[in-house]
Amino acid sequence: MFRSGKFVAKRLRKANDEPLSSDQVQPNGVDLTLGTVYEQSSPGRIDRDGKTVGERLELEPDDGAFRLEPGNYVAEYGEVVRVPDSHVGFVYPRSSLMRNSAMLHTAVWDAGYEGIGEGLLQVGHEIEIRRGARIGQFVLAAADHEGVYEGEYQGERL
Ligand SMILES: O=c1ccn([C@H]2C[C@H](O)[C@@H](COP(=O)(O)OP(=O)(O)OP(=O)(O)O)O2)c(=O)[nH]1
Repeated sequence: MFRSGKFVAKRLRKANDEPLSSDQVQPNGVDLTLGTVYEQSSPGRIDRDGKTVGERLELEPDDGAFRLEPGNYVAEYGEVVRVPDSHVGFVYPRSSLMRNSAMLHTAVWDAGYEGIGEGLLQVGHEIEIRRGARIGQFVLAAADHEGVYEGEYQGERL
């Protein structure tokens, strides 16, 4: 069962400590905003027993907005997410992003994770996205699990 936006809102806070804005809280989840955009600049590596994330360049917004050419980017969210026990999280793109030929991809947000996470932002047509603009929606579903997330991304950017 997916939780309500009101439930999710209690597990999220802005990275800059401002309160969540009321337009972020949706019926079924909470909209995540764009914090920072990175472009990967060196290869990553996925081994059988480990992984390395490639180097990346942080893009500078122009007058507060990122003007992105078609390509793949890493979006850092503007919120701290905490996934409570007995839940799992996912992110869906804001439909207006998708309608503008861009897509936000998610992996699984594990129970116990807390941090400022990131997503893959795929841009199919030039787009302008303002820092702080809502780009996707975080949802929480009730889930069984054994153990909680204790990997290297735990507490990232906190
Ligand atoms: O789109 C996503 C999905 C997940 N996460 C966060 C929450 C999640 O709990 C954590 C780790 O995700 P995952 O377990 O998929 O990463 P991994 O590559 O398997 O890392 P580890 O080896 O630490 O488990 O990253 C994100 O920031 N973005």
